[in-house]
Amino acid sequence: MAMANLFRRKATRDVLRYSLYRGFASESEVNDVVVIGGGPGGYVAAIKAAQLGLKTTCIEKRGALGGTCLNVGCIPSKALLHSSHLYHEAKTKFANHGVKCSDVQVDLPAMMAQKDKAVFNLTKGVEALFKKNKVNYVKGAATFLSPSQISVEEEEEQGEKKTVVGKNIIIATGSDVKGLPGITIDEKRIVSSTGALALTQIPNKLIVIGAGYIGLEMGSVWARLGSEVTVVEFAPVIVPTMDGEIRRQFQRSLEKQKMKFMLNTKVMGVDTSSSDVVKLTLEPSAGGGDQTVLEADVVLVSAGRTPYTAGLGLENIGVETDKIGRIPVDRKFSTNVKGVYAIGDVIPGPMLAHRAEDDGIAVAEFIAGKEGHVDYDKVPGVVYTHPEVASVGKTEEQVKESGVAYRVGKFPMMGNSRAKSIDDAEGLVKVIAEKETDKILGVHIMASNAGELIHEAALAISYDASSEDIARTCHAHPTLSEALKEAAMATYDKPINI
Ligand SMILES: Cc1cc2nc3c(=O)[nH]c(=O)nc-3n(C[C@H](O)[C@H](O)[C@H](O)COP(=O)(O)OP(=O)(O)OC[C@H]3O[C@@H](n4cnc5c(N)ncnc54)[C@H](O)[C@@H]3O)c2cc1C
Ligand SMILES: NC(=O)c1ccc[n+]([C@@H]2O[C@H](COP(=O)([O-])OP(=O)(O)OC[C@H]3O[C@@H](n4cnc5c(N)ncnc54)[C@H](O)[C@@H]3O)[C@@H](O)[C@H]2O)c1
Repeated sequence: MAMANLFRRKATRDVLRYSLYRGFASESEVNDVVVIGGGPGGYVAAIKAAQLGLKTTCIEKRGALGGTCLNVGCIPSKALLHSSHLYHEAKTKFANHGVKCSDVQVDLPAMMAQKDKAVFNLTKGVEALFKKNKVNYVKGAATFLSPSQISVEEEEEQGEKKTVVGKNIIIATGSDVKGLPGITIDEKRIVSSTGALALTQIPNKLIVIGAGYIGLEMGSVWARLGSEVTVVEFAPVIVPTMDGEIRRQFQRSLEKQKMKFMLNTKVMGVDTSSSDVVKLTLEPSAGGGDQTVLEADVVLVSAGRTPYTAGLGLENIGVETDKIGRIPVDRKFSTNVKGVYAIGDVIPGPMLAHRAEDDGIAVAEFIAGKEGHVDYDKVPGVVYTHPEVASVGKTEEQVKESGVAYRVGKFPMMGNSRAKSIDDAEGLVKVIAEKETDKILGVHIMASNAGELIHEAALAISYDASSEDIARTCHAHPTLSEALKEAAMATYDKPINI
């Protein structure tokens, strides 16, 4: 610790001497905060820091703000999920509502153009927010020279380097696709999520490796558009972090949508020698069993993401990383090097955009000398399939494991009048509360719009509410939200409508 402080004091002295006397930066050019990475973590941290009166620069190398989420993640995937859902509904459900349409077709270029328009407008919107909040935006790749000096290879200046100086630096460089040994992603036939968001043809057969968030969302998109989708998962279950009861119903729902699952299965090799098909050799995860060969037009590798720090020069300043490349931080998001902070996907915790955003606000508040707060146990998670699956707090398995006595209340969407009236009543709400105090420990929802419904539960959990608190809150009728109220009633007492 003493060494780190010495290093920091010396580094700050060096920077000021270096920058002031070597012409890198005058005193007025020294930033209070420099953020590396313009994703949901970085851009939110930059705006919040500027709002708190700190002179702030954000450096981003991809040529557009918004990071993975806006450019190749949350936003384009939700655009395609919505468009493919509309197509699927038109083909399978409209007639039930008395809406007749024949010859419904997919215009894939138009679908992709709508997605691209959404991405473009939102990334430009972040640029406008930077201007409004007076955040200085530097386009280029950042490398640490010292804990307060960053060299930037500027995109527009053809290899020119400039030095950005800051009293506090926030690393918000996010994550990248985790590859699998022996599988080369070419983003055409063997794709990551980025390639799966930009296919130019609907594959006849798609194999998805990994039944996590990306695999199920992107698998759903292409299954709805007509691909035969097989999901290969190493674990014995899909989305291993999900509540078991919800997960089983979710898998059945996806199977009804014609997605096939091969669980407990590992990929042994890939053969791309044929120009027609990719051949995947599979084997039981435990090893030793019969091998199977599956053929597909496209293989999606979605077996997780890995923290991204390549080219940052962490070794130049001694920032530590853990075994899997994440940057450990303390409560205030400080790394082991004083004045250097890290947030979002590059540090431990759920790899989610809203959590990165909350990190961004909290770290700016800490730097400004205020209190920040993020509770990773209360971060909601949503799989944006149809129905959606959303959760906050603990699963029943986790509560059981903790040894706390608990009660469970459930309510099926079939009992919800709004869901029935719109003919979209698949799923359920499940509330788990501590037996002694009735404090809510976890809420899990599988339903149309679950991703919106979950926030009432997130608020309840944040304020340590009881199931009775939710049940006695007046809910408008007819709404899907009433299903949460009924599940809460079922937790401490009895529901009415089932
Ligand atoms: C297909 C897909 C769908 C997703 N859907 C959702 C969803 O629906 N909801 C959700 O919550 N999460 C979703 N995620 C996860 C979400 O995208 C991430 O959790 C989130 O983007 C993390 O934010 P971040 O700011 O930490 O990093 P990122 O968004 O990864 O941003 C980091 C930025 O830093 C830049 N950078 C890296 N190194 C440097 C450097 N040396 N110099 C300058 N710039 C640098 C990168 O170019 C990048 O733009 C999805 C992810 C994927 C891949
Ligand atoms: N809706 C959302 O919030 C959303 C959407 C997409 C992505 N994301 C985020 O992006 C991150 C990455 O998503 P993801 O789906 O790639 O990862 P994930 O961690 O959600 O799922 C990866 C899955 O792949 C399986 N797996 C790992 N190695 C395997 C192998 N060799 N063979 C077969 N299966 C294997 C794992 O058991 C796991 O089920 C996630 O952490 C998630 O938080 C979130």
